[in-house]
Amino acid sequence: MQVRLDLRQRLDGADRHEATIPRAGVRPWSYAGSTRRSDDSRRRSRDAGTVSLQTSDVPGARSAVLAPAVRAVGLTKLHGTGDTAVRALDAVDVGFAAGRFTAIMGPSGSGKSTLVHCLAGLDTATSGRVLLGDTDLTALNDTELTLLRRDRLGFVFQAFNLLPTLDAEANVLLPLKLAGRRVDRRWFAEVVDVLGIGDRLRHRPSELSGGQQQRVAVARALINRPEVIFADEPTGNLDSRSGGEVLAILRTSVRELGRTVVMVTHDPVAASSADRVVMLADGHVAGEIADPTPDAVIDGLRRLGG
Ligand SMILES: Nc1ncnc2c1ncn2[C@@H]1O[C@H](COP(=O)(O)OP(=O)(O)OP(=O)(O)O)[C@@H](O)[C@H]1O
Repeated sequence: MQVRLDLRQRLDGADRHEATIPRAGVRPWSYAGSTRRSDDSRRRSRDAGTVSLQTSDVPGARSAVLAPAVRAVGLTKLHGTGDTAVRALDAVDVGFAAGRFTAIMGPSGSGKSTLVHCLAGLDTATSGRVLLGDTDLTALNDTELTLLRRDRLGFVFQAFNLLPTLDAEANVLLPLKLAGRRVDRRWFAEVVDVLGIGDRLRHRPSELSGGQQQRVAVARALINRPEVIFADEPTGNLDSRSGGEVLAILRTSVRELGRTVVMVTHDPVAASSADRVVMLADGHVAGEIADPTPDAVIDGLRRLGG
C-alpha cells in the first residue's frame, strides 16, 4: 500500500501538468451521464468529460485545464491514391487528456482504427499533425517512431500478442529487455499486484485463460510507464466476465497508476467504462459523451447510424 501511495505522489508531481488546450474540434452533440452514477463517478465526469474537445463554434466554450497526452491537429489520412483513395480521416482535431480513460466509437469504417494507428505512430498521416506531449510524430522518421513507440507508448490488442515460449513474467518484462533497460522491481511489483497476476508469473500463455492473458498484456503495456496506452478492442476475444475484469483493470491503470488510456471498442458497455467517449463518423469527430452510460452510447451510435 505504501508503494502505491508513493507512486501516486510521484505521478501527481511529475507526470501531470496543467495547461490550456488550444481550441480544437466540434461537439455537435453531447451527453451528461445518468443520475444513477456515484458521486465519484460524477466527479470523474466533471473532471474528464469537458477536458479535451473544445467547441470552436459554440459561443462561450470554456478552455480546458488539463493538457492532452496525445492529440490530433487537422489530421487527414487517405488510404490509397488517385481515384480509389479513401479519405479515412478528414481534418480531425481531437485531444486525449492525460490521466483519463477515453473510448473511441463509431460505425464500421468511420476511421477509429486509422485514428488510433496514426495517434500511436503505427501509420503515417497524409496531412496534419499528431502530438504526443510536445513531440510531433509526423516529423519523425521510422527509426525515431519505433523508439518512441517502444519508450513512450503501450499497446493492448484484441489478440493478446504474447510470446508463447515465454512465461508471464518474461512477457511483461519484454519491452524493458528489448530496450536494454533495468527492471524497476518496485514498479513491477505494483503492476503485478494491481493486475492480480502474482500467482501466474511462471505460467506460459497457453496455461492462462483469455482474461489472464489479457492482464499480462496490460501489465506488459504498463511496464515502461507509457505516456499513453492504446487499446484496440481489448475485450473483443473475451467472454463478458473476463472482458469486464480487463476493463476494470484499464480503469485501475488510469485511477491508481495515473496512466492515460485510449481504447477503440464496438461495445457500448465497454465504452461506458471510460471517462469519455469520442464518436467518429465518416472520418470526422461527430460528438462526445461525458460520463457515458451504455444507454447514452447506444443512443449516440443510433444517431450516427452505427
Ligand atoms: N489499408 C487500407 N486501404 C484502403 N482503405 C482502407 C485501409 N484501411 C482502412 N481503409 C478504409 O478507411 C476507412 C476507415 O477504416 P477504419 O478501419 O479506420 O475504420 P473503423 O472505424 O476502424 O472500422 P471497423 O469498425 O470496421 O474496424 C474505411 O472506409 C476503410 O475501408
